Amino acid sequence: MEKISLDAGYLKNMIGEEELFDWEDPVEKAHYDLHNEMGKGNDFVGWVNQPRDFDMEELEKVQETAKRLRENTDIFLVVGIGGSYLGAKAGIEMLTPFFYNDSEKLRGEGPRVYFAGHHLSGRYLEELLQVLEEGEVSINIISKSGTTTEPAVAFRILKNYMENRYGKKEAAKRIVATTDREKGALKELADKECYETFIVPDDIGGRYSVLSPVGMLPMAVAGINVEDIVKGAKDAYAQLLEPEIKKNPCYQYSVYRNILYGKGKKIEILANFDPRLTYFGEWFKQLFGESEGKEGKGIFPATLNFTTDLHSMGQYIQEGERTLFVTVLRVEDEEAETTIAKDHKNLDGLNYLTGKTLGEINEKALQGTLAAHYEGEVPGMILTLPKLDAYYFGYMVYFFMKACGLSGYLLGVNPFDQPGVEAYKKNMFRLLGKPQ
Ligand SMILES: O=P(O)(O)OC[C@H]1O[C@](O)(CO)[C@@H](O)[C@@H]1O
Repeated sequence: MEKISLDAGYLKNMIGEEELFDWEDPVEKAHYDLHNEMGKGNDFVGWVNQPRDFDMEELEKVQETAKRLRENTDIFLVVGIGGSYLGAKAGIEMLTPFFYNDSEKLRGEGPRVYFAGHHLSGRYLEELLQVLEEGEVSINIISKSGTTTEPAVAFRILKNYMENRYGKKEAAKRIVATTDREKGALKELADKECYETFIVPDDIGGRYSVLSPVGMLPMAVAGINVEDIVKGAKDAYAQLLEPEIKKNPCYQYSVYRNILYGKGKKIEILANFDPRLTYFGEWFKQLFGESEGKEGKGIFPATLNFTTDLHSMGQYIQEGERTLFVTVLRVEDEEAETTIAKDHKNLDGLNYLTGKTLGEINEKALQGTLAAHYEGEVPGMILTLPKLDAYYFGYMVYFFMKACGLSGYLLGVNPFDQPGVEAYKKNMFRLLGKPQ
């Protein structure tokens, strides 16, 4: 299988080649710390060796449950927030057809898949409850702590709905809980109601949990080949094991980010030219935002969808504050063949594109954009994926998690905690009168 490759050509006017190698010692140390559980937050690095030691027995159980749910479900609900839903959402958006939920033909045997518990919109839930009437429903509630307000509130409403509709016993068969091995309100509730449960490993935090049942069960229910995801992650693990920067594109990416940060580039835009990657960007934002944004430090991770956002944010990127750099996710083969046909009247003036695929036009847009940004002092990197499939999803997920863990260590923070997230919760609970 072809690897994901990194092209740093659009960094040349900002970073000299030798600068990368000034980071050899810190990278070696960060690599050692990650792999030997010696760094900050070392009780949450279970994801580092997860692909190598992958629990295939558990994956089989995930696949069996997914098969059972696919057989009796028209509408599958994934209830969770942050790391408890973004990985599955990213995978499903990337790997199922664009119009999966709208088209029976494209969906095949699979259920429609919707998400809930990732915000506090009452209107959303009310409309969702109406949609649920259109078919047989199953739910996967995912919360490691089991106490996060947004999914807990949504689940209380949805559990009521399920019990009223199916009765307690049948509802319990249609609800699967993914949560902590032994503690938390959801674990207690799941045990009491006899829900089938899957475990979020103790040593893996939410945003690093895609390869656990947190991500794998919803993706398997959506018909995605989760074994291929594991294969991709395993290959990424093996190929990104090299501590030497020169041999490891993942570490090169981490180091370049930190060099750029040191030169005043405080915002990273993860840009894609393929809308299948939109939610991968959301997953990336959480991964890097919660991992690095602390102690008054950290690159602000943003994402944009090109070429769409070139028509809204393109102006800012080209001529606004010079604090940005762009990392482009480039898909080599979008596997679509439609070409532009010749039009004899040529009223739209597009005959110069005759015979070209949209992919070819998109590629020129990508190269043209990066060159323009470079001239506008917005450095860029290109990460090329041969194509978008389950294998490369697994590969990419591991690539970015490793890049993030390493980058956090290079920055000197604990990339595995998120103490700042508690601040809004404390205020909200006080305002709502939650008992201590
Ligand atoms: O799985 P849980 O415990 O509901 O947490 C969901 C998300 O909320 C956070 O804890 C932030 O509040 C994230 O780190 C996490 O991914």
